[in-house]
Amino acid sequence: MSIQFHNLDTVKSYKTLLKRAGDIKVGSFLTAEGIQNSNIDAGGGLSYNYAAKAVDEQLISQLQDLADEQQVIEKYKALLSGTIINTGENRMVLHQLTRGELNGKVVYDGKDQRQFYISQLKRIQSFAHKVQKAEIKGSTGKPFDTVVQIGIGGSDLGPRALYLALENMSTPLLKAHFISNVDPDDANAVLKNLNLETTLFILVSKSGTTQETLANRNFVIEKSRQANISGFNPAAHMIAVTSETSPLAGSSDVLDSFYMDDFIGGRYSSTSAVGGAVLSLAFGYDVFEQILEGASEADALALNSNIKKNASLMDAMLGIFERNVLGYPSTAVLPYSQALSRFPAHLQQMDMESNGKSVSRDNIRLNYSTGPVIFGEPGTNGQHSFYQLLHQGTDIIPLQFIGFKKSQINSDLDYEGSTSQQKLKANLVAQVVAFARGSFSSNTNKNFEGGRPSSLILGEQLTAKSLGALLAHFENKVMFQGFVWNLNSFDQEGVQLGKVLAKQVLSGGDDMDVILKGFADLLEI
Ligand SMILES: O=P(O)(O)OC[C@H]1O[C@](O)(CO)[C@@H](O)[C@@H]1O
Repeated sequence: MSIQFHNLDTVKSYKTLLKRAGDIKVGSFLTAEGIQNSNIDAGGGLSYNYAAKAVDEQLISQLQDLADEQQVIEKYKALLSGTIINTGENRMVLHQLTRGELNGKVVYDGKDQRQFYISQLKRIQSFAHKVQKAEIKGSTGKPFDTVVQIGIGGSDLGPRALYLALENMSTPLLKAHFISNVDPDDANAVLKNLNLETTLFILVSKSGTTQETLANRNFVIEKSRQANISGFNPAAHMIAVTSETSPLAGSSDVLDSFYMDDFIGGRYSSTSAVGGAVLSLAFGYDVFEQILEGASEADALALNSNIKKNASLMDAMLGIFERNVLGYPSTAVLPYSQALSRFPAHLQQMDMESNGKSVSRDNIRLNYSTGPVIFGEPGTNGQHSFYQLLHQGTDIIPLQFIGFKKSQINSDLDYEGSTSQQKLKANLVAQVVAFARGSFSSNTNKNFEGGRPSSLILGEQLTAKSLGALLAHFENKVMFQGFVWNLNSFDQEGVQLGKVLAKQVLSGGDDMDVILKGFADLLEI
């Protein structure tokens, strides 16, 4: 079946959906049976539960109609087979190919893309093994015990979030740190605690041109020169991860280079060499492989055209209803797992840099809302921070809870009749119900209206495999929403203007306009 691209407001099933505004309340599925029947397998041992959403059977059927009319599964299959989906950059979109081959081979310019990605990951596996076995050592003969990733955006957020998610689960073979901000305090704070002789730096930049990353690379090299360590050679303490078309490709200033390519967007690159290098060096390649396995399971489940059996599609379509019919401008991701402390930050880039667009894939200005604002913090901490607004604020903000039955570290304490993990889970359950059902009080200041929708992604334990499935769940949700909104979710023109103006400020040339100059003078640049 050929795929057709239509703006959301031209689609018949959307117009039907709009009529449901205001007549659905949270609660239709809030019964013991309804909760059990609202679970969808999300892969990697995870399930997605939508019982506490504003949803009923009729709405599910209408969301199914919209997904079908926007051909979201056909478009997913086309993406998997190498169709040019990234129209803004005239590129294929192949991040799922780094973890599985779900719709045939993709051959580009005579190269089997899947085999290319596998070959790079196998090179990383071999390199990481040699580092961990001290067959590859630092320039002064000492084995490496630390890795430091230098990168920003997708070259930092996803890999960092995944590293922190597993740091307590699998004792790192090498301790990882991350330098991302051009703020010199970021690099200095990391460097001040390092033994440079036992540290391997991973320079990660898909484009090879990102100002912050190149500045931090030079910062690290200069600092190591100033350390004046006898026999120290910075080039023996750095590897590069970049695209084959980048200026960094084949650099002789690094020990080795590992590649991804232009068909993997930075915010979707955690399962490529961008995440593979640091995670394999830190935990061993077998742990990274488990991440790939979980992501691949989620990708396969996302092929199901039945919304009731496709967790990322159900999540996506409910999000469309909340954004475009109920008019909610933002959504919060609330992981009840401290290990996922930076996962919401990764999702901010992945979702907002993908669907924070106001023109269609054909560059036509849109007349409807698109990507929501994403924020979030781990629970229970968020409960002592912004939950007041979530419960009693004037805006309703749909919530995406994430929870696990077991903690990662097998050590707990029974205090006042419950363990800490039981307290964590009890708070999670309490919040879902409090938001959904509220609590009436004649004192309006103490009244909880309820009717605040939430979903729950639940797993047995946060492992490498469940983490991979979680990552892919949200990637596929964003992809489906982009198809429904008829966006190009895979370029990011909106970040270019800031880069141009920053360069003007730094050049200080006569072309700097008076406003730039005015602020530049204020900061004494
Ligand atoms: O990996 P690179 O090319 O250094 O880019 C870093 C980040 O900058 C952006 O291009 C713009 O923010 C992101 O999409 C990307 O993840």
